[in-house]
Amino acid sequence: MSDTKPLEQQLALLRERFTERTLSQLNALLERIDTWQPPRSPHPLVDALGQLLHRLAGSSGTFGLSELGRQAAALEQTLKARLADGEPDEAKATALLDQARHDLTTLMGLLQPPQSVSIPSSRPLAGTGAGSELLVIGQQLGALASALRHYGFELNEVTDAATLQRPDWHPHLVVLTDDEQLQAVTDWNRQQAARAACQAPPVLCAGAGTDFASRYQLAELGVDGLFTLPADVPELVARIERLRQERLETGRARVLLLDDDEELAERYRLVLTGAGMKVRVLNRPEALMTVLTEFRPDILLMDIHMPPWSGTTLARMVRFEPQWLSLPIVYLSSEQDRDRQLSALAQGADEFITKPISDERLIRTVGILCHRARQLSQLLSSDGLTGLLNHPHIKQALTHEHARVRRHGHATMVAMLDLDHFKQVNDNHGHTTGDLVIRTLAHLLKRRLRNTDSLGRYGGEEFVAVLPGCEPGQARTLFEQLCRDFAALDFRGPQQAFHVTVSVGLARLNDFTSAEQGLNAADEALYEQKRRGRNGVTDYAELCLPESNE
Ligand SMILES: Nc1nc2c(ncn2[C@@H]2O[C@H](COP(=O)(O)OP(=O)(O)OP(=O)(O)O)[C@@H](O)[C@H]2O)c(=O)[nH]1
Repeated sequence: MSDTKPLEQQLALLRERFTERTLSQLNALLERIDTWQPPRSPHPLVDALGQLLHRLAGSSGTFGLSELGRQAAALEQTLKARLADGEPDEAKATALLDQARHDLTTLMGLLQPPQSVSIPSSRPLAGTGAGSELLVIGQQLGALASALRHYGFELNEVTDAATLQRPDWHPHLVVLTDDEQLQAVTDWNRQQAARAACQAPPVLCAGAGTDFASRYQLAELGVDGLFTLPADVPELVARIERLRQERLETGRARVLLLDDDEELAERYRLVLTGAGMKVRVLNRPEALMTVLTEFRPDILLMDIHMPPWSGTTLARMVRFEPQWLSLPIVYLSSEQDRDRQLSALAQGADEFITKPISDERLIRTVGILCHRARQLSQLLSSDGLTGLLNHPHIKQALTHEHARVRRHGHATMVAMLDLDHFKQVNDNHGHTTGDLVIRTLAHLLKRRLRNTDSLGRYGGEEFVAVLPGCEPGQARTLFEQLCRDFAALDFRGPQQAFHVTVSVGLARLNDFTSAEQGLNAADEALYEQKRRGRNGVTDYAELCLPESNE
């Protein structure tokens, strides 16, 4: 809340700057028209008029001057129509500029101080703050709650929805409940979210009927997902992870905005930043390629008309680089003509946002596009079975991290993990059960590592983790605990229950001149751990100790 005031003030200041600049541009143009005389060419004046009308058509509405924007758009169309049948002769140019003098004076009259426009405040997301992540409500869900605790989830557990009427509610990531309590739980969830001014956390319901009528009824109650009891815990954990990921991503959208209209770009920046997005603004395109590489946006929002540059040519230029082939490029333009929009899109962009756009629509549109872009890039970089980074992408992350370590020198560990006697798991319990073991280790790892760590499936039952800002001792403690917790998990095969263990090799990335060497060292440490009896952690540094120390 305390942020709203400065934001409102900044927006008001921008509106003032916009009004002042527009007023002085209108005055300057009127003065040039007044002093124009044949036989001087009218073209520079007509061009300047077209450009000013275009700018006002696209930006005035955003600053609360909708009527000015509408009239400027209509005048721009009329001007285009009048110029459509060739260059004006002297008589036509005089008439055209006479008309322009009149039109510009009308526009000036519409430059009233705008009424205050309030910016939609971004609603905090449930489950991204401190506190437990899961709320489990229901008498039949005790076993499920303890299984979820094994995966490292923090949870609140209550048996009866009636006990929820306490004031200490805080937004959870997900609410799990059974169908008996459902109505009470969904009502309570919505009320509390409204009171805390945050989005209601999703509700997953257990033990519900699977026929069409019961499913429809549950959807009516606002349920976000179903699962049957006894629950397939790894499956449910994967679902919760997906929900968490979606929520985190909304707040992490990265937007690069290229617009030569400084006030408008600044306004968009404030609006999108206010909604939790990271925004970088460029008013000129010369640094575009450098900023793309440095900032790595999820989308590029770009004005089309930025004399002397054209957004469509810039879009084509960006696509020269294979790494930006899949970057969504979105034009922000006041162009209303659908045919012209489509031919602009054919030059290499993906979407068209027509200016003026309301703050709410801007936030929603950009949010949706970023989300879609992230889903796509995640699909390209992730391993199908576990959702972790796939082989090429975890290697890329490792190389990237090694380069950062070289620059900044922060302690960074690389870990290689391999499931023990995994061939026997497949042989004894089947490949499907084997897959479930692999997914379970992946989920446990995801739970234990930080958001800034990188985690990938390196091969069949092999994983690699890169942990920036982590000392060897911390990594050892983390993975030793992981080995213990994983070994304690009960797996159920078609015939019998069983346990699986995992071995881990560690190496300090700072000690190696290349990422490859660091990974090889972690691999050597892993195989030493296999020789030592598996189920535990070996650090490569131990292998380098002088003989006399052993
Ligand atoms: N279920 C399943 N099994 C896989 C997958 N990828 C690899 N495997 C199996 O993983 C097993 C790996 O076996 P080995 O490399 O001999 O090693 P291990 O049995 O784990 O023995 P140690 O590593 O020495 O403890 C092989 O049987 C592979 O078929 C997969 O995606 N799913």
